[in-house]
Amino acid sequence: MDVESRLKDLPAWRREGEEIRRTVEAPDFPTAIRIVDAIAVKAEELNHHPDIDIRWRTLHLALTTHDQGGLTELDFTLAALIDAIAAEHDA
Ligand SMILES: C[C@H](O)[C@H](O)[C@H]1CNC2=NC(N)=NC(=O)C2=N1
Repeated sequence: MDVESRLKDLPAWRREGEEIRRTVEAPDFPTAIRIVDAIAVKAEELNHHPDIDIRWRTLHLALTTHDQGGLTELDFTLAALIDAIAAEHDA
């Protein structure tokens, strides 16, 4: 997979080793939790789950496909869905 070219469509995300990562800064803590909740719905639908670190109103998200040992199409699919959720919440 050409990770760098896929990331051109996802400018909020950066590659770190076998992961892609982005931060999402919500307007406030309750909104940050609602964003996590919306991400959880999509993650369950896809059976693909991000690592999420919650720091007040900032979320640190990391995606990789553990069972394939690296990045796959699913990571980029979920990344785009997370971007849409963030935008819907003004984050
Ligand atoms: C058994 C189950 O399908 C796997 O553990 C799934 C669940 N969610 C997952 N999420 C992510 N991000 N990577 C995986 O490899 C993964 N594997």
